[in-house]
Amino acid sequence: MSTVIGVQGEERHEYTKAESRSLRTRSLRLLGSLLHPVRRMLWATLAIVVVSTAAQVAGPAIIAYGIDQGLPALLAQDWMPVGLAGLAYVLTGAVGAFLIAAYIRLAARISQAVLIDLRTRVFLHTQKLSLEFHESYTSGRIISRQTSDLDAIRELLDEGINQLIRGVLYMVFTAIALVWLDWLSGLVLLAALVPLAFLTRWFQLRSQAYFRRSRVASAKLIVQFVETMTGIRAVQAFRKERRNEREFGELVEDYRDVNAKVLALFAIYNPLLNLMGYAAVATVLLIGGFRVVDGGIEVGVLLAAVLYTKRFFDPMEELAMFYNSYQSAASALEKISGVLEEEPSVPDPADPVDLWTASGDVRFDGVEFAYTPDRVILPRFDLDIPAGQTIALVGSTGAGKSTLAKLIARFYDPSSGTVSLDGVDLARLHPKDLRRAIVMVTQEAYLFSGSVADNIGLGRPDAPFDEIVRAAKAVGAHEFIESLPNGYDTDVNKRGGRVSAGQRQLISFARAFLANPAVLILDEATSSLDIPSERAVQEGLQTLLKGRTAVIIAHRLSTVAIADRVLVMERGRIVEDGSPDELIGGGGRFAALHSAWQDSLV
Ligand SMILES: Nc1ncnc2c1ncn2[C@@H]1O[C@H](COP(=O)(O)OP(=O)(O)OP(=O)(O)O)[C@@H](O)[C@H]1O
Repeated sequence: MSTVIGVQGEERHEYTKAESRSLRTRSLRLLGSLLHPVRRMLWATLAIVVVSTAAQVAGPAIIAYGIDQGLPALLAQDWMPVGLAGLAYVLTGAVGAFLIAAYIRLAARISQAVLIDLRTRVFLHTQKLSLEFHESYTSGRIISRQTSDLDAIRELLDEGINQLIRGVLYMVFTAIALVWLDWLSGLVLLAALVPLAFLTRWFQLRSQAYFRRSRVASAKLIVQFVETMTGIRAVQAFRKERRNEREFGELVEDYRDVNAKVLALFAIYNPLLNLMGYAAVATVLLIGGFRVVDGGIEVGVLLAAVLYTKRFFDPMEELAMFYNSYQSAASALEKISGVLEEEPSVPDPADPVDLWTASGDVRFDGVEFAYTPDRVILPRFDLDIPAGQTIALVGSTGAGKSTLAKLIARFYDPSSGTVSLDGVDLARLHPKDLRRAIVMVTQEAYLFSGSVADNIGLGRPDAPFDEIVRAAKAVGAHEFIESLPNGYDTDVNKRGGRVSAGQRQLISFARAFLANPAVLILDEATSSLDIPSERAVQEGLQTLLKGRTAVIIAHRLSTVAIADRVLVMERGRIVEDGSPDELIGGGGRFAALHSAWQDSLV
């Protein structure tokens, strides 16, 4: 394949030429679209840099004039040339200072505008991407995109570009000024360029590999950190700290090791660079000194030539560094543009069908489903769930219950066939109507940081406070909410640190009750609640289910009792379908499960 699409191949180190080209084009397209809105400021910045650098470079030439023309005139009582030189020198300094101030402000505005634009695009886009993307692209990676990658781009914008443009212009202007002032000294400088170019190229080639390794190592550190912290409960429960410490230690060691190598390279490059600078200055001084004695050039010109030669080497070190910040930013841009290129696998319909009030009739027609083409999870099947029916989905782990539920919520589209609500294919239903009509309550009952009322209010953002309370009362959550320190205003920490698992479920029931969907899908928590909590949750559940179609992934057989119909799934197929009583009496799998459950109660 000659192109890399989206985030695939992101972890690879090598690309074919055609792939590299396609990645570069993609990055440049993104960069172009980011810079387009700020193009006027960019041109203004460039003009400022050209003028300010020219003003800076004029300094030594003015000094040469002051010495060579001004001093003899001064001896003849003529103050004019020295005065002019002094004034011109101060003026160039003032112009330079003023322009640099303008430059810093403009450059900061450009970099801020570009970064905010990019950050927003990445956030909005990843939020829009379907569940399929998020189930395979870990949160550590997405955080890397938003943090270290954006940082690399910020560094390039804030410092790299500045170094490049100013450094290159400075060197070019200095070389021109020197050749113009005294071509022989200019020749010495040009001769010094040859070893300089070799040295810098050597440094770049050696450091490039190290910098790449350093970036990989720091990305791994972030991923490890994020995964540990998001899974901190499991980490502590399974005493994984030691192993994490060891793994983290190895990553840190790797990172330290590669950075030490980079520093070692700098320890060679910088001194050699300095040495070359000194040698060039000494040569210019030596040759120039003889020529001053011979009367070939004047002292002021020699002084200017020495200053120019010395200054010529100043930006070199930064220029060598630019290459690396450029490399980091380029690879960051490649990855970010990959994420931005990903399309939602469950696209919004081009011409959506409106469905104002759904009755809740769900149908699967010839549906087949596979996450990956090589493994069918749900073989072709039909299923009709009439409006208002409560279905309990049971079956062993991995049987495909959640997958079936995700198809109803249209987190995924079927590989073939259609899932429809009131006869409208979900893929054609207006996304707003779909989200209003079908709500899925997941096992973890996620609570966002904010108050309890905010969390319930998510079900219907325009709901007044008394409706929120009504919803909480309906599902039996009101009492415990009232007993919280600030009642409905209590801040629930992320993942509901302050409320128990059962209470969290009740809050999510209240949220769903407020949303009042025609179809409710509920992934029942597997965690065993204590009996009073379980009873409270069961009661809340019954109120919640009234008057709507419900599909419950039932882990507790007590839940099955309140269902109108039970579907038993086995390896992606519905193997039993009937009312709880029918199935218990039928002697099939469900009957076996049920009698095992009853035995466990005795
Ligand atoms: N995102 C995914 N990508 C690929 N395969 C998946 C994905 N999610 C689930 N599967 C596979 O699909 C099959 C059905 O999984 P599913 O989660 O639907 O089972 P389940 O019956 O809900 O199980 P459980 O009761 O354990 O939650 C499993 O074999 C699982 O490995």
